[in-house]
Amino acid sequence: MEILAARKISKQYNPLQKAVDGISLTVRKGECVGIVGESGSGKSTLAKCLLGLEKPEQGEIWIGENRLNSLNRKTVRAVRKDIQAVFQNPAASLNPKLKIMDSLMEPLDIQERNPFSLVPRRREGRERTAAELLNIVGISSSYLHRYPHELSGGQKQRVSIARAISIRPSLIILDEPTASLDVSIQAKILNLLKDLQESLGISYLFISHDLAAVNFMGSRTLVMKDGRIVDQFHREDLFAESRHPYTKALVNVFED
Ligand SMILES: Nc1ncnc2c1ncn2[C@@H]1O[C@H](COP(=O)(O)OP(=O)(O)OP(=O)(O)O)[C@@H](O)[C@H]1O
Repeated sequence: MEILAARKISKQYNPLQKAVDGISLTVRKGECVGIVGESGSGKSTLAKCLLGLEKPEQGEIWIGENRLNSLNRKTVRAVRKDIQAVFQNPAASLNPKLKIMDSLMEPLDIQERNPFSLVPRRREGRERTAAELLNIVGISSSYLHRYPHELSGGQKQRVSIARAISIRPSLIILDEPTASLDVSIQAKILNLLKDLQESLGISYLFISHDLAAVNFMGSRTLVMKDGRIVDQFHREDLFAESRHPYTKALVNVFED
């Protein structure tokens, strides 16, 4: 089953060059699709189009059975809840004035205001839910009442991940989720993401300039260059002779 499908989407900021140029992709249930490309290849613009943060001039986006262009705004908002995002800079995604518990619970709190939600309304229920979410990502519940500045970069990214999984989305778009972290922390976060994917059955679209990270995470990798997908392959075919010259160049960087 396809969780997300993009059909020939294009986004242009500059009259001379499309940032995203006719990209099509699909992410199926439980799958991790990787996107790799150098800086400026259009990865973040693609992510923003898929998340509804930018409006592509052309193309269609499907979430499950729903073609977004054909729905009204309220329905699009409801359908989009099934896709969450984790970005590069966790400090920017956590409100510095909110305690960790409140940042963490924001998506669930919004859902709770929905009269059809099953989320517990009692305060103890809320605190317990937040503590469980923190524990899932390997952080002690003693951090619940602290503020973002009291956490390390890796811990903040763990909180962002916990927030993304809190409402049990079908798909998380991860845009350079480890790029702002120390190298020693990057592998831990990738392992956490991989474990969560296996235990929760979530699909990922994992975007990075780092081919090693993308090949570790993704069972299928798309290679982006100048707004287009120039190559795609399954993990085991990374070193195949038939790879596009651009992919081979990325492999050489990664082997140096
Ligand atoms: N808001 C914007 N306004 C104008 N041009 C933009 C905007 N966002 C991106 N671009 C341009 O679109 C192209 C693709 O940028 P994008 O950020 O999507 O690439 P990227 O692969 O994510 O690179 P990076 O990893 O450096 O963010 C670049 O030429 C960039 O300058």
